[in-house]
Amino acid sequence: MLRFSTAGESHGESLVALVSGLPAGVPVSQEFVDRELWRRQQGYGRGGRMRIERDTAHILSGVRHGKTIGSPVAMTLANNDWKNWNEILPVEEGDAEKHKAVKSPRPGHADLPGSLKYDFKDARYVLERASARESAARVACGAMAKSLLRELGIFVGSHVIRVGKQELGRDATWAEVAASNAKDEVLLNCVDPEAEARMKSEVDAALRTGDTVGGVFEVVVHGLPPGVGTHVNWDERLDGLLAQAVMSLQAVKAVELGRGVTAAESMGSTVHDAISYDGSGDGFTKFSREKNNAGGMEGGISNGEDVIVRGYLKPISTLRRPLGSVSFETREPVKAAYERSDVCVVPAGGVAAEAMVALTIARLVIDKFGGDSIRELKRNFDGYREQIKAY
Ligand SMILES: Cc1cc2nc3c(=O)[nH]c(=O)nc-3n(C[C@H](O)[C@H](O)[C@H](O)COP(=O)(O)O)c2cc1C
Ligand SMILES: C=C(O[C@@H]1CC(C(=O)O)=C[C@@H](OP(=O)(O)O)[C@H]1O)C(=O)O
Repeated sequence: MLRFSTAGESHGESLVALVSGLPAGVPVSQEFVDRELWRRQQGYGRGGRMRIERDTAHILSGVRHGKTIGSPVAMTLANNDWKNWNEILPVEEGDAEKHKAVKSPRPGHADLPGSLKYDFKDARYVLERASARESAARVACGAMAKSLLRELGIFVGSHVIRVGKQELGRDATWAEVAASNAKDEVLLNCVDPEAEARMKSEVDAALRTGDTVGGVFEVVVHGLPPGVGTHVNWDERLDGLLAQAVMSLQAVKAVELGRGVTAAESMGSTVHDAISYDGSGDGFTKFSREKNNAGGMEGGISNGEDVIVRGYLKPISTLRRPLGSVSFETREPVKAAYERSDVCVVPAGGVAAEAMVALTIARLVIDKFGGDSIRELKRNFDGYREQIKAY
């Protein structure tokens, strides 16, 4: 079974990423892992921290001569900003300023509920782990999952379809998404330059006014055969697992699969993807669909169309013009804490969600096809593909 976990605080020494359950023989390239990490750092509207960090994964185990060996892959990702922090003394014994204590909780962040829950008088102890810095470690894990999926011809990408009130307003093809993800300069990772310019103006407005802005990213899985995930148990459904995986990302507040949201206001005849059987095409089976409103899954099972997962990000909660809060010390009204912050993270959120989707799909693929080596897994995978092609 594919499992992964992360450890580390935002301004601690390092993030730690651990992936176990990968078969042996999966080619792993340092360049690819670091490229994924770089992609997560991009996007117009990111804050000063991204000028300090240059994320790279130090692979400690599980890979030899560029291939997995079946044992857990452990990685560390250093935080460059760590050296600027003094984490040694508890704040009560040190200087609150020097320790960057946070005593006026930010509405929308984990500060207040986390401080109440863990009995801290300084929200710093909470926000260090709540921070989306952690998503860098998920991306390192996701790069391992993507390396496996690539061997089977399955690819995962993302693009931005909304920033604030500005939207792409049309479907993108897989080729457009892949081309956008291959770019060496990222503005907002939108496939259409005109829509991207409109989105940029939303970020500019937030920058000007000391505000923040959210949006929607879309993750696309291309090349997944029908039959991954199952209807037979609630916790093995592909749709449920994808929703949990993407919802678990910091600031994601809604997840949509295919046309899930607008389907609720439409008639069935316009929503469902009519089936035909033409025997042609280069699909997985001889069945085909004209459209993909289902987002590549029905009954919690992949159906061979591209899997489409959208994540809705709320605006960042740390505001340069902060909202009202209450001081932990005096209980008087104060402005919420502000030091620095991202203003828009929709492209980065999309890259982190790619990792979560890739890990989810890789787990189900390994469950279905098994195998301790990539050769064994591929053989099982190819045999199944032949079977469904001949159906
Ligand atoms: C890539 C990324 C970067 C983020 N950067 C910030 C940030 O700079 N400031 C901030 O307040 N929140 C930021 N967030 C969001 C917070 O981490 C998140 O709102 C917080 O942990 C509370 O969790 P919740 O929004 O899921 O409830 C970021 C989220 C993502 C995905
Ligand atoms: C460090 C990252 O994002 C951070 C996520 C984050 C938060 O509250 O989520 C707050 C900010 O941290 P800092 O206060 O150090 O600038 C972001 O920069 C990253 O994405 O790698």
